[in-house]
Amino acid sequence: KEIADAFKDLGSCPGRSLLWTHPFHPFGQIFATVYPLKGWIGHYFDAFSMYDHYRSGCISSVLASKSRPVFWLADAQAIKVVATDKANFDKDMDFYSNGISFFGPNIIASDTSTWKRHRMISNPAFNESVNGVVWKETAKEVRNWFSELDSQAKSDGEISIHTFDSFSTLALTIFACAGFGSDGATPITELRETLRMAFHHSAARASIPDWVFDLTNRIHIPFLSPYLRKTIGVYEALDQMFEFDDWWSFTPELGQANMDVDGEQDEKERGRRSLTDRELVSNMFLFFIAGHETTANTLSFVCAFLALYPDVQQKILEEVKLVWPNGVPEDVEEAEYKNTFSRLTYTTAVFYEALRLIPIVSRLGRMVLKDTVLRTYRLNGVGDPEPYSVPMKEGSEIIIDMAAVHRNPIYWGADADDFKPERFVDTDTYRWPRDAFLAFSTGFRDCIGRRFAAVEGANVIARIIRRYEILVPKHLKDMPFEEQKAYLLKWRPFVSNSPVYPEVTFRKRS
Ligand code: HEM
Repeated sequence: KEIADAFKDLGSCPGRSLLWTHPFHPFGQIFATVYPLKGWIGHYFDAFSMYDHYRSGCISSVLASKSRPVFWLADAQAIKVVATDKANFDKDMDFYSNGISFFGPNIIASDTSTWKRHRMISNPAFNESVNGVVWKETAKEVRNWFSELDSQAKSDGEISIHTFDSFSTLALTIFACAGFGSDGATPITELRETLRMAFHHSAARASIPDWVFDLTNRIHIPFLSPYLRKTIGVYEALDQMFEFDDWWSFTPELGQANMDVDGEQDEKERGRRSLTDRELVSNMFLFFIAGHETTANTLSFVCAFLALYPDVQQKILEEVKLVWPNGVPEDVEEAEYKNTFSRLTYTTAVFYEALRLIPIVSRLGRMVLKDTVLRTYRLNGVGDPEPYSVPMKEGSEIIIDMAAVHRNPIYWGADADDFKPERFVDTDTYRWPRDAFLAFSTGFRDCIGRRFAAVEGANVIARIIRRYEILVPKHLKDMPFEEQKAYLLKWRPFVSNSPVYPEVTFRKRS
């Protein structure tokens, strides 16, 4: 009966499918490649096709386990309303349980009232002077990476690159230096591996109740006990690693902003809001994950696209040569950021275009707090959007379907599936549709590190292209283009989407 009622609450919104697993539940994410099936609402790789099928910017389902109406949105204007109207919509916090908030509430895993305090504390650190530091540290770390690559180059000058491994180490080191004042000599590899394991164990941590962990600790259950002990061990190891004083000097602003506000006591003494010790540790965990994994995955996809599209590499090279006519400068000062980043328009567009086609976070959830009505559109016979209203009951869920908005031809044109970085370059007669680019989310809970990521990303791409050509890996060379593309762009859905085969070849330019 409850499920039937939930179907009634979908009103006239088309779709009306039954969902057996919540798309953000760890089980939903583990089985995401196989369920929902292709052609069903919620299939991870469908992008815009189900909205096209139902000719609507909003489609609907009912979540069986909670008898909950679920509305999926590929309508950028409706999403803007959902992401900015605090009175009617808030984050679906179930999604952020345990795994990501294991150490306590943090800036991402907190409801709006707690979040405000976290955001207020961290916001000032994401300023233009820190972007200068990001620029400088990126240049330094890329230079060190290139020296390593030179020693690996074969006689033909070609080097096989595991893009995710390379970029995750790079992005983590840059983040540790620019965000937390690491001198770069700290054992980043150990931290990276522990973070990666914590990430992989986060599904187990989030979906298995604490009493099962306790039980398997006391009674040995083959396979399960060792696995769950490892899960706990990984998180404990991280906790120890975040004994900050031993690791970081905390001069830069993000570390400073968070450290300064440590402790409940301080709140009264200083007369301003503060973080508790657990919140502080939890933010460290979150910043480290959010600050490197996303960028590393994006750069991996960028390399895959560039290997497939040498003409795009050529255009980047032309832009980079204008910016650095005498070659990439070896020693970079923070000031270079201001003179250079804004001139890497096309290079930055490549970073965004990769994120448009393969958003690293492709869906986000919002709960409806009060009965409300959302305006969206239907496509009529000739394909023009016609406004209509979808009533939504309190307790319904909205899925902000970034992957679908990014392929919606209303915003991106009939060639929305094609890789064309130019669409992110404004001209006298064209302004790219800001509201329809949601890779960094939107509204008041958008990504705080958006510019940090773009500054780092464009800098890395520009430097790579100035020095190397990016080629498809040797074993793909003789394949037809479509097969190379399917291989290199194959991705795996999880909390952040990652490439299945993160590999390309670099060849040093003569
Ligand atoms: C290409 C790189 C990146 C992508 C695609 C990305 C994407 C996102 C998305 C989609 C959200 C919203 C998540 C949600 O509501 O659950 C988000 C939030 C966040 N991101 Fe990023 N991000 C990137 C880089 C970064 C970097 C470099 C940092 C830190 C330096 C960062 C820190 C954060 C934080 C702290 C939040 C939570 C903000 C809040 O709720 O107030 N991100 N990011």
